[in-house]
Amino acid sequence: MNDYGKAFALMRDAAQGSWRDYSRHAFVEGMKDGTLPHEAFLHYLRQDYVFLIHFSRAWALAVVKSETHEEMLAASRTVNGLISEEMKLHIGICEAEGISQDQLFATPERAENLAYTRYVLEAGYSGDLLDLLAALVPCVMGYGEIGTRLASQATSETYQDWINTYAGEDYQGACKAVGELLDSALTRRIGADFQASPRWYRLCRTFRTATELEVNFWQMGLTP
Ligand SMILES: Cc1ncc(C[n+]2csc(CCO)c2C)c(N)n1
Repeated sequence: MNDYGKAFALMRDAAQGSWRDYSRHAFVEGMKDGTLPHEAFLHYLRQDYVFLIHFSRAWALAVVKSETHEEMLAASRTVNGLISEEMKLHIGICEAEGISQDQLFATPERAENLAYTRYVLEAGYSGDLLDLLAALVPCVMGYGEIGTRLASQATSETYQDWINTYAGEDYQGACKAVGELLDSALTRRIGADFQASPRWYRLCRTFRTATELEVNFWQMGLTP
């Protein structure tokens, strides 16, 4: 199992079945064995491009909600990685498939997509960095776990580029950095024994809701 820090492991275990539904969704299994229809994958990528726009805004809000230079650095690095790397990956794949950048930008946003990113933004608007991170973390770490598992279990090369992106050293390093940010932000605001705080339950609930919104996002991917 990948090591993305203490708090993430606890939150994931508290999310139980929802985490499993997310990380082993039929969409993911279809990328593993190559049976995912190409049309569904392209539909997912277009929606994901819109998702990343709002997700970048949420990480930019993490800069706003930071209390230390270290926190600002970690959050701003993620904003930069998202805009300069991950969104570029989508633009590149879509262009190769004949979908222009203008078309990509104009993709009508599906309700499942909108619900997820606005939920994350709202967690940040109305709370502090911890509330925001609890909503952001399932997305970051989930793809890290899925990428690693598919890199060792895939039986088809069809979705290898996608798998390699998330299984790769760069992305795995980013997951570790976010895990450290989460642990240190919790310790700074609540104390080393953060699990004993009354806030912990609410943070775990936010994490689980975001995980369930990821499940809905995969499901949307299966229904172009
Ligand atoms: C629905 C959906 N969930 C998660 C990711 C993965 N992801 C989103 S932002 C980011 C970079 C670090 O925050 C990564 C890896 C995605 N692309 N789409």
